[in-house]
Amino acid sequence: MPTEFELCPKRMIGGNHPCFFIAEIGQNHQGDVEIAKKMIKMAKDCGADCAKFQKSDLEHKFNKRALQRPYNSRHSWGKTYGEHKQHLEFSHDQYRELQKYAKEIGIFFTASAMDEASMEFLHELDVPFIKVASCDSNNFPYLTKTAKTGRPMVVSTGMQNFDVVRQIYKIIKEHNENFTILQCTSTYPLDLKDVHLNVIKTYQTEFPDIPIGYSGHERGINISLAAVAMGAKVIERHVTLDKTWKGNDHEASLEPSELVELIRSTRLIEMAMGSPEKMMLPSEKTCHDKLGKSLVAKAAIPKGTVLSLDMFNVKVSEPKGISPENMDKLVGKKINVDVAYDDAILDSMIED
Ligand SMILES: CC(=O)N[C@H](C=O)[C@@H](O)[C@H](O)[C@H](O)COP(=O)(O)O
Ligand SMILES: C=C(OP(=O)(O)O)C(=O)O
Repeated sequence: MPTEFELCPKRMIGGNHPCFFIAEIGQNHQGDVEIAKKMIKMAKDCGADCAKFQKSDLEHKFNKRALQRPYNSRHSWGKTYGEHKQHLEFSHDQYRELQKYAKEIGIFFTASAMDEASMEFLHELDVPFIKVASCDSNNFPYLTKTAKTGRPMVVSTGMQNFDVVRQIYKIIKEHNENFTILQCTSTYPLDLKDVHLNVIKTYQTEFPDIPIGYSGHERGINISLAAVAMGAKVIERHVTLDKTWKGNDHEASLEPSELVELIRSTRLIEMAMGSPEKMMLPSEKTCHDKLGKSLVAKAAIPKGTVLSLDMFNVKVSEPKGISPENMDKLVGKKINVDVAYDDAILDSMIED
């Protein structure tokens, strides 16, 4: 059962592989292909693994009345929600153009498939993996079809409860081994009290055979770094060229300097995570030589004495003697030399 898999060609995730960064461009391109390209380049320059968009087929994602509802928001690009979303939607040709550009500059390219038609388009486009946005993770027929394509999947779980997440896992697992589930809260921007990083632990315990990740909508990078320290293997964050731009997501997005710092600090954390095994390390020898404690004689111990606990002090000694954790093992053993008060007790002084 894999806890790691190949999410993109030659890029494994999970296990001890570096955390995978999805730069969620989403709709922060303002509906402009040139801005979208600048953002792909920015994601690449900042060290992200993948530039991601959101692909919708509006007639498939929304019903008529949802498209016709007025969208009176300072973030709106049209009078109705449909007009607004249409402004932010790239055509199939534009997707091909962006995919080509991402390939030229060397960054993985994909999108969230916001409905079945978009999923089929992305499958045809041969994206490395399909992102399932939170709003589709309880759309089980869509989930089954997506899983059956055999493409790796990254599945967000905002707006869901744990019972649904268990079903998500089961449904995908039946058809596809290569998926990761992300903890996510769908609030923009996300308040710290609603982050619930501990859900990452719940997922790790409940789904030990898949990598777990985090998709964040909070401000700044600290929470995502904490997710990394908890073992998140995929981090998705919205990115922007300017947080003050019009649009629902810019405020909770990372500007380039933050994305760079997030990735840089993640690599440091990954290095520092190290091994779960506790041992004294070679690098600790200097400190141990200088300050590690030993057993010393509390009073002079004549040769032939049978040792008992009341005969020992624990001090930094010269030379270094027997380690204090071995004190109990000496009880009942004989000393084979005269030991002066305050002298270190050495292994060679103890009778076999
Ligand atoms: C749940 C979901 O799809 N969330 C997405 C991903 O995080 C968001 O980018 C939304 O598309 C965005 O916030 C919608 O904003 P508006 O409603 O102004 O187009
Ligand atoms: C909504 C999306 O993601 P999330 O649910 O992870 O925020 C998305 O990928 O479009």
